[in-house]
Amino acid sequence: MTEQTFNYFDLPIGESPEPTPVSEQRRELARELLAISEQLVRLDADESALADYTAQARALREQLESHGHRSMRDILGRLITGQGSRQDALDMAEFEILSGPASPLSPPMTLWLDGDTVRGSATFGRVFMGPPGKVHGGVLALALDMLMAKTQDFVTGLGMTGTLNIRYLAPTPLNTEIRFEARLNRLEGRKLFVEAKVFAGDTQTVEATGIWVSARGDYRLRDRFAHLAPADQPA
Ligand SMILES: CCCCCCCCCC(=O)SCCNC(=O)CCNC(=O)[C@H](O)C(C)(C)COP(=O)(O)OP(=O)(O)OC[C@H]1O[C@@H](n2cnc3c(N)ncnc32)[C@H](O)[C@@H]1OP(=O)(O)O
Repeated sequence: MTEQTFNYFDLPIGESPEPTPVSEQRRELARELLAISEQLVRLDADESALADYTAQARALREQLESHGHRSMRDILGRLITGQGSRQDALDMAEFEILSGPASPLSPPMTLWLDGDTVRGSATFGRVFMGPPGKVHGGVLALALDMLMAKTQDFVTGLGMTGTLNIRYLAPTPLNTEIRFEARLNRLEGRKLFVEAKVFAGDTQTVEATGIWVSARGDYRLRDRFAHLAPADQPA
């Protein structure tokens, strides 16, 4: 059977392909590291116990350093020509901050398309705290950036966040499932106008609008999302 190949410009934003055995293990390692970070917050251990943990952590880091890293330049080179392997595609997606399941900096937040809406879900632990018991506003801004960028799955073209406006309506609780949704408002040349909401239970805690700017060329709706064009704006 021939191996599936992956093209950078067709990779869904914030979603990973089916994990390889290596990726499964990377994810487990990341979950352990995040769990360790959660334990460290206000850990009530004495100085000698902490010194022991530090030595163990240093030994683990030194072991990890002996492996090196897969080259981003080579991975991108293969993906941009449509010759990326599944591991290459995984390497691009699974270390994203907040959404990448192999990143210890991720709850992880899951992102998916639901018809014309981008949806997200995450439960933030104490390492993501801002006000006591609540999620840090900057973390929510990052989560919204990841979520809203995924509206680029509706279009051809890929760009960076140009503008992000956020209004915090109510505190967002830790250790609670938080739901996110984003919709594409309109396209205007190289600009994509996006809006988003954050919910804790039935309470909307954040609203946001943003503009993404395509790196090259105008954004165009992909054929299967042509219905997203307003009546007065051709796809
Ligand atoms: C391509 C790689 C994709 C990678 C995806 C991963 C991204 C992960 C999420 C991020 O962390 S993104 C990082 C945070 N964002 C940045 O660092 C962006 C920094 N800003 C820039 O690099 C440039 O300012 C930018 C590319 C956004 C625009 O520069 P350009 O020189 O290409 O645009 P230009 O000035 O020609 O303007 C093109 C249009 O966009 C508009 N525009 C420019 N900057 C804007 C802005 N910041 N916000 C809103 N609109 C903006 C501008 O008015 C104009 O509109 P009109 O065509 O109607 O005249």
